[in-house]
Amino acid sequence: MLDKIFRIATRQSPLALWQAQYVQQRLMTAHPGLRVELVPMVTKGDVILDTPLAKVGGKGLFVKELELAMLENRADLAVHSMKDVPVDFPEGLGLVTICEREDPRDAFVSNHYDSIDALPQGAVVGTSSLRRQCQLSARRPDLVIRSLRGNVGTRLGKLDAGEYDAIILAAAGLKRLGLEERIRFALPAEISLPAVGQGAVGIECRLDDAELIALLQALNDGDTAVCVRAERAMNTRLEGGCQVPIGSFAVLEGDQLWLRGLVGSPDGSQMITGERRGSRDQAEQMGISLAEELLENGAREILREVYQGQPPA
Ligand SMILES: NCc1[nH]cc(CCC(=O)O)c1CC(=O)O
Repeated sequence: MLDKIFRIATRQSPLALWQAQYVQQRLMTAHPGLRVELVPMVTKGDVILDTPLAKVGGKGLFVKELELAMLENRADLAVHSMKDVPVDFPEGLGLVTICEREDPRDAFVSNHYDSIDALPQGAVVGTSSLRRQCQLSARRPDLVIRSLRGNVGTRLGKLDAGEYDAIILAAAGLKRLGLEERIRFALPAEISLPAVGQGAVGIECRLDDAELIALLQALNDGDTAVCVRAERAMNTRLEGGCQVPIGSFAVLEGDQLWLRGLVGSPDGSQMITGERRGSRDQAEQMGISLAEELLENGAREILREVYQGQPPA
């Protein structure tokens, strides 16, 4: 085992590299003597930067190349932001480990204003997330939402260049990159319900690689895994793989799981919300039943409009 090298396929953005190095370090700490190296790669999502993600094929763009590398045995594992991982996996691959969650909240970042409410009338806010746009506009219909793509550093650079009065980013990404001081206000879930899996890092590998799967168990965080399972079950029941304004966020209170869900229209004029509380071994069922309640309460029509004729079953 010790002469074998485990290869982590990774994107080359600073955040992706941070996450891959984090898993590399944790694996080597948990298993002294283990050899783990990074295999940096370029994905379509890194190349196409000028078009809103929803228009070019969604989140899967960031993971396809990494998955191909594992299937072709050019790499053994991939580290993902759980937020970017589509609901299903290619034959032979699967998610085997979920690490402890970082701050799951959205962060308000601005050089001039302390909060959403402090923004002047008609202020320009940068985000390309329909979920963030929906919740911002619901609270402040006067705000002008402008597209914002690129990695975390690029986005902060555009804010600093004066293109926006404020931008919204995941708190987790900023904290991991040592940029926590840029967070002016961490938005509570009541103001901006996070995306499914936000703040959590997951590890994908070949399902027949029993040796690696066993080694990875040391990195698994059971509580985070339960929360993300509930969130993803809700998303799976709602989604068809496209990008839509969906929030899904679970926390554990002792052994009680609390899951909140949101489906909204991109302009914030409609927002369907719901919640479930239950035991942690009901995570999946809670996600599915919350999704069905949201669909019945109007989410079906909203999603139908966004998908343009491809409603969930
Ligand atoms: N969509 C890109 C993406 N994927 C994961 C994170 C942040 C880290 C995380 O949520 O784990 C980000 C940046 C952002 O949304 O600001």
